[in-house]
Amino acid sequence: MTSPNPYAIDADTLSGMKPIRQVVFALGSNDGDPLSNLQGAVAALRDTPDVIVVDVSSVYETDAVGGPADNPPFLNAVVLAETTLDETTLLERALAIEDAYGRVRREHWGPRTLDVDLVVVGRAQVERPDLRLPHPRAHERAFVLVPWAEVEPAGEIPGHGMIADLLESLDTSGVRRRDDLSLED
Ligand SMILES: Nc1ncnc2c1ncn2[C@@H]1O[C@H](COP(=O)(O)OP(=O)(O)OP(=O)(O)O)[C@@H](O)[C@H]1O
Ligand SMILES: Nc1nc2c(c(=O)[nH]1)N=C(CO)CN2
Repeated sequence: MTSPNPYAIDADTLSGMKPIRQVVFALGSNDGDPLSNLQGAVAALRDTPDVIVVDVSSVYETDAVGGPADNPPFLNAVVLAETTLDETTLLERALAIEDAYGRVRREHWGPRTLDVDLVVVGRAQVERPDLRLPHPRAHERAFVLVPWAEVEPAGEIPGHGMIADLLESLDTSGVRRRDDLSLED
């Protein structure tokens, strides 16, 4: 007779375990002190229980897409993380981090102190009034895909394809890596 496996997980424990999924956050700021805003956002994500930050891209200075003609350039970056949190909790956390940095919602696509978008959460496909996943515009945004490709060259947007392929048909000339800036302490 074999003795019981001391490492065995019983069925109740197993059914209560939440899956670990990858989450990609896109950060952007073009108002106030953009570098400090992005640094604060990364620190806040690192401080989030049940979110493990796996990688942070370089900082990119990017020409503003849309918005008023005099919309200043943005600083953008991407954070890769792993999490057991569900997408609603992740959205709440992203919005709370935006609020903590004093974001004031003004003009559509106008200057903002901090934008924290959920780009993908695992392979989740969500169409709700308050949350769409994958982010509905990420696949056409060089300011998201260039930093993401830096930290995850094999990244994919479910329903849209590999980010490397998406980048081939995008103009990336308005996205400049700023190696003199860093989001790490
Ligand atoms: N994937 C997502 N990530 C973050 N917010 C989302 C997402 N899908 C829907 N939203 C909703 O979008 C709202 C944010 O709208 P907001 O005015 O910040 O858009 P924006 O950042 O100006 O533009 P864009 O959505 O094109 O980046 C949030 O309150 C949230 O409910
Ligand atoms: N370069 C750049 N342009 C934008 C950005 C952004 O983060 N970077 N965000 C927008 C709305 O979220 C609209 N336009």
